[in-house]
Amino acid sequence: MDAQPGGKSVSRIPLVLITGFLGAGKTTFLRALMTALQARKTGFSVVVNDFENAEVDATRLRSSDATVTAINGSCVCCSSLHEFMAVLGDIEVPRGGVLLVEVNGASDVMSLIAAITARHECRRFTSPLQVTVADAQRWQKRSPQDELEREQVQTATHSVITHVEEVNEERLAQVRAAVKELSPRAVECSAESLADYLRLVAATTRLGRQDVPKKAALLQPAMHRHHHEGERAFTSMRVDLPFVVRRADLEQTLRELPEEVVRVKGLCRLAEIPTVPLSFQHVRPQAETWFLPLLGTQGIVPTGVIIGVGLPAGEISAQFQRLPAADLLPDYQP
Ligand SMILES: Nc1nc2c(ncn2[C@@H]2O[C@H](COP(=O)(O)OP(=O)(O)OP(=O)(O)O)[C@@H](O)[C@H]2O)c(=O)[nH]1
Repeated sequence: MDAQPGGKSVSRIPLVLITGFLGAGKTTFLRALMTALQARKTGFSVVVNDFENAEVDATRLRSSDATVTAINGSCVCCSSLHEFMAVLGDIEVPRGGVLLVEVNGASDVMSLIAAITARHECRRFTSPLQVTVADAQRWQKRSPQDELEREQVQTATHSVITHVEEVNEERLAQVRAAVKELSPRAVECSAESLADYLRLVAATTRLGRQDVPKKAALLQPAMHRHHHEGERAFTSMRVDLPFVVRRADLEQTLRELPEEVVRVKGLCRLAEIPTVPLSFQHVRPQAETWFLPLLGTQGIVPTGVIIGVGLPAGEISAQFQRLPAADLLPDYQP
């Protein structure tokens, strides 16, 4: 629940992204999750984006009572982003319910999370929870797309391993260990345990409570630093930046962010070249920051979108509040 100007407050709708490589078992898991939520009387709506198959998937899923919306365009992280945002802006979700989104298996999940976190249309949702579905048999045998498959796991709050009956115990242990290494805070879950967690998150969000209750903590990603206990599992947060900053100050703030941060994307103006708005990306573990000029763009709102799991939101906000604003050159007119 967030305070609004004038003292009003709004509750946010939990948003779940179901991700994983092509054919990993996302739709199968989504169907099991829908059944498990129905059994718990937790309402939901569904969005599917699966190349040309979206309508096929949607038709299969519509046998339930839920609203199922198909996005047919190629990919919600790029060419269909606009349509996806419009759907997120309009879709009706039952009161006290959740929104489930099956993301196309070729998506750049981090870009999608960054877009959801930054966009106005998504303010009525929580920062996403991300379930990653990994096929134990085919995991990392997808060259040249192994890197994309690994990246889809990095920001996961929950993981599901499929096709377990097709592999031996040694292979299964290897895949589990690889997923854990890429996303140490993700909790391996079943449709049933995730539905239990979502029911609690939806209930607390509806009641406007800030913290997930103790029972849900058992299903939360493990937080290995004491003061992070109780931080939610969500994958991202947004911060405002000063209108102009010095490059060295911004880079230092980014480097000093906590280890839960996987990537930061944003828009800024640097004191060194204040006339050219820039987009920036900070990538871990290299801790490198790249800046790209946004030519032909003037009116940016300097913002950072922080991506990671179990982000200590208070600590991160405080770090950005300490980032000094730089003076504009006296003759500069924004
Ligand atoms: N043996 C086995 N088959 C599975 C499992 N999960 C899914 N499948 C099958 O794998 C095929 C693909 O599953 P889907 O759930 O459609 O996978 P998807 O990730 O949604 O696929 P795309 O939408 O094409 O990316 C289907 O035939 C499923 O029945 C599993 O755990 N074990």
